[in-house]
Amino acid sequence: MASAIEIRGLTKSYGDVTALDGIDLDVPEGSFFGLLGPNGAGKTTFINILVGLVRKSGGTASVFGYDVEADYREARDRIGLAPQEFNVDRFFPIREVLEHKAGYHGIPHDEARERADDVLKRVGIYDKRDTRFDWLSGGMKRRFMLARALITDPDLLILDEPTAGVDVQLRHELWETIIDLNEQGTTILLTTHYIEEAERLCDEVAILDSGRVLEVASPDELMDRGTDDIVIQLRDSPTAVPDFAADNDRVETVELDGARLVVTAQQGGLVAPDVVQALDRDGHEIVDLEISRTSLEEVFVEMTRQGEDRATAEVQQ
Ligand SMILES: Nc1ncnc2c1ncn2[C@@H]1O[C@H](COP(=O)(O)OP(=O)(O)OP(=O)(O)O)[C@@H](O)[C@H]1O
Repeated sequence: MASAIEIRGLTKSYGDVTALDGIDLDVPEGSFFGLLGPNGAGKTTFINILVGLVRKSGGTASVFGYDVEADYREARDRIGLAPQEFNVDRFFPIREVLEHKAGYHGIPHDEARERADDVLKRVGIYDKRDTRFDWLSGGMKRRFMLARALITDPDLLILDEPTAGVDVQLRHELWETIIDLNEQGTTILLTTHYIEEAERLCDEVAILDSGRVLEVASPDELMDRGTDDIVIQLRDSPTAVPDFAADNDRVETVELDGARLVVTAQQGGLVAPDVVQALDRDGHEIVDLEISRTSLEEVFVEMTRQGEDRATAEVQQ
């Protein structure tokens, strides 16, 4: 599949600070791609390079085959950006703000009005079209940021923390709008601190830490790397249970506390049937069984913590 974003050896330094330390990344066309990383990982720098707000120090970055610096105009016209900050002209009615934005991208006035109305309806704030940005509620402001990103009908939509500080209801509404866009073919690059958001929406995520890409994988693949707890409630309180770990490489620990048995294993869903069979063979009756999967959040925290350890070790060398 062609790449919407192709990055090779991308670096960026601000004085002594290395914000991006040689990044290679391909975001496939049509995908819903997440960029996750702790504060200061380099996500905003990465996005700002794509949209021409920051000049890279080295390497290459292209969007739909256009170099973000040499072919700035062609690359930029394909991107819609909803940034974290509300960098909006506050003194004009929001419909006018959208018309100006469209005009800046070369869209004729009549069409600009039509598009403005269309995107305002799409994000559900058309009835606020004559209101100034300042007078919108926090949630409406977030909706407006999405509308503004959509006004040029972009092939690549970049969403930097699109649901920061919005309530659960609106978060779900925004998700629906974004999923809809992706289903219609728009490539989405999403940064978020809500890991659940990435888990729900993204086909693939890149974990960025200290300016490096630690991993690119689907949320499911990442979660499979963590361990799951198989929690079993037994009718009796045995003094011993079968040695599950000896029979199955995926099993890491077994804890028995009265009638409660916890088997910690990789891919718990695959291990649970063997555990149940072994218990059954030994004559133990199971009252309840529950598998609690590792969350993407736990895997993420673990990976970025290892990144910190590596960085500390490098500094000490
Ligand atoms: N204009 C700048 N001048 C100097 N240093 C900067 C500048 N912009 C970013 N940095 C530094 O570059 C590093 C990466 O910052 P960046 O904002 O890209 O991270 P981030 O992943 O977007 O973080 P957050 O999740 O907090 O938004 C940080 O160490 C930051 O302090």
